[in-house]
Amino acid sequence: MTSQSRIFVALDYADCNAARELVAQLNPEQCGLKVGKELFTRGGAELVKEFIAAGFDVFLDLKFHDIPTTVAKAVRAAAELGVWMVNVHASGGSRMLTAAREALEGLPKRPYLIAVTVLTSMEQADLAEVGVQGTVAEQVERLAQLTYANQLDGVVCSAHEAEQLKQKFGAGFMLVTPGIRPQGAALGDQRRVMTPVQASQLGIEVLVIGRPITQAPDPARALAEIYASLT
Ligand SMILES: O=C(O)c1cc(=O)[nH]c(=O)n1[C@@H]1O[C@H](COP(=O)(O)O)[C@@H](O)[C@H]1O
Repeated sequence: MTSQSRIFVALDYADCNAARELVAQLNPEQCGLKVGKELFTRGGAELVKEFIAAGFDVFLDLKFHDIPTTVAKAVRAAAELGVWMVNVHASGGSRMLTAAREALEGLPKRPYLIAVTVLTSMEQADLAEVGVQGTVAEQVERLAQLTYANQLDGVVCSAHEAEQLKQKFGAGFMLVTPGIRPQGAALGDQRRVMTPVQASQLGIEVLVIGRPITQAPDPARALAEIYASLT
């Protein structure tokens, strides 16, 4: 199939102006923006609002993981910023997931709510270390099942689990995959990686890409080249 995947650029910058500089070269019709823990801690809600005002869909990636009440209130606060998507950790369990979903009920414009399964930086040995038995694929499916049962919109996983999850949960369950690396790009701390071309062929809705774009000599061009490779 041709690509239906949208790219969200992970703006993992230590400096708000560096992030603004890249965003000024991007087209909201072409990509979304992901604001994570580092940039949010630097620039806060005002920076997020600035990107939204410039026309971008913003994925606020703060991966909430706390008691149900706290997560529900944090998700609601994210929604009131006007973000397009917000995430929580599926391992917070059913009550936390349901509280997060319910916190968005009744809003006129509700963000997508997705849950992180197993971080793309983790492999089998990392799971064993934190007491999780079984394979990465099994743990991803277990947490995706929990997310699905609690009626969230989808999950964050690696592209390696996409086929398995699409088969089990169908097209309506959104998949968001970081750990995307063009051929030859440095992996950094990522472990479960796939190229944008391969990932887009799996019907994944959102590809999250950070360093291969933000650390390129010409980030806007790097993004354009990735999109060109998908067509
Ligand atoms: O939720 C996420 O976005 C996320 C989940 C995950 O399992 N792995 C993961 O890398 N991410 C985020 O996706 C981005 C990936 O960035 P790069 O590795 O630079 O492409 C980072 O901002 C991570 O915080």
